[in-house]
Amino acid sequence: MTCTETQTTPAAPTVLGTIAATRELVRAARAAGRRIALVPTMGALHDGHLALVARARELADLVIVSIFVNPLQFGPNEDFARYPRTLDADLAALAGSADAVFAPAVDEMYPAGASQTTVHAGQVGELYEGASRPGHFDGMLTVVSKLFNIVQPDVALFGQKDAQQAFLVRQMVADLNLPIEIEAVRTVRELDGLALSSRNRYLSESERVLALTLSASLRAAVEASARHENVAAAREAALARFDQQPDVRLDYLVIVDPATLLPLEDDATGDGLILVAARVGATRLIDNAPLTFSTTPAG
Ligand SMILES: Nc1ncnc2c1ncn2[C@@H]1O[C@H](COP(=O)(O)OP(=O)(O)OP(=O)(O)O)[C@@H](O)[C@H]1O
Ligand SMILES: CC(C)(CO)[C@@H](O)C(=O)[O-]
Ligand code: BAL
Repeated sequence: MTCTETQTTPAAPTVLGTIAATRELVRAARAAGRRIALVPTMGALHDGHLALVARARELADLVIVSIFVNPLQFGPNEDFARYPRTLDADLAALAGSADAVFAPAVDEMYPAGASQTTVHAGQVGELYEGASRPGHFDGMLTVVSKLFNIVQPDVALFGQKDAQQAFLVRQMVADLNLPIEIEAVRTVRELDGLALSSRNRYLSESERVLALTLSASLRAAVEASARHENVAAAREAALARFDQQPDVRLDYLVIVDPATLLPLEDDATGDGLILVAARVGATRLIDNAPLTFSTTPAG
């Protein structure tokens, strides 16, 4: 008897281009009592996205990844047209981890053109990313609501890299009583600290080095807070990294209360979150890190 080694190729996810086909898959899964997870993305997948998918696998029986570059969340001078669209590579990356990919065309999601009915992100939606990208969070929450209604997942996963987005999705789910658990997954980074982001592929080699200013500034603030320095000192430590790199154009740098996303007072104690956005060449990047402020040295 001969022994043949069988090589198993990971199963490619089912590709769904229409809302009807997605609803059909979801209906069958529900009928079989399966728990459904949704991972919303804009594609150009990297290991950060795959960490969300891996976590989804732990939480659900059916993992659906959506890939849709949502025009509603891009401003007129932003990168909607040039945003990377890499569906074949994305499907290969998801083989063996996602069960299905919902990748609709724009007119499948918005058959009548821009949606007349939209979700408004409220006060926090006007700050930071919302101040720099007016309308961005209304567009993001509108498409996320549509995806939630199409897939009706038990759980949806978002990256902590987009901390304000994750906050606003949780706020929407609470405000509108949506029966969906939201799970935030910590930021996946390169070894040198750069947060993985689809937009990193816009960076030249020298810009990639400059982009490290964002994570370095976060580290400086975290280290200051670990030395029991206050919010103002941690912010100064982070800002100093940008002073040393005039080629990196700071958009905002703020230390907020993670429970409200509003700026922390200079003498606040407890948990904080430092949020930063900056431009390197033509590329706009964001990052954030948790930190804790205490008045007494740890024993
Ligand atoms: N480095 C990362 N670690 C963990 N999650 C991430 C990371 N980068 C993105 N995500 C999450 O993946 C989801 C889809 O994000 P998206 O497709 O916009 O990718 P992105 O890398 O954030 O792209 P962009 O460069 O446009 O910001 C979001 O919930 C986002 O927070
Ligand atoms: C959540 C999302 C897929 C909505 O378009 C997008 O904002 C993103 O990729 O973070
Ligand atoms: N990653 C958040 C989606 C956006 O930048 O439009």
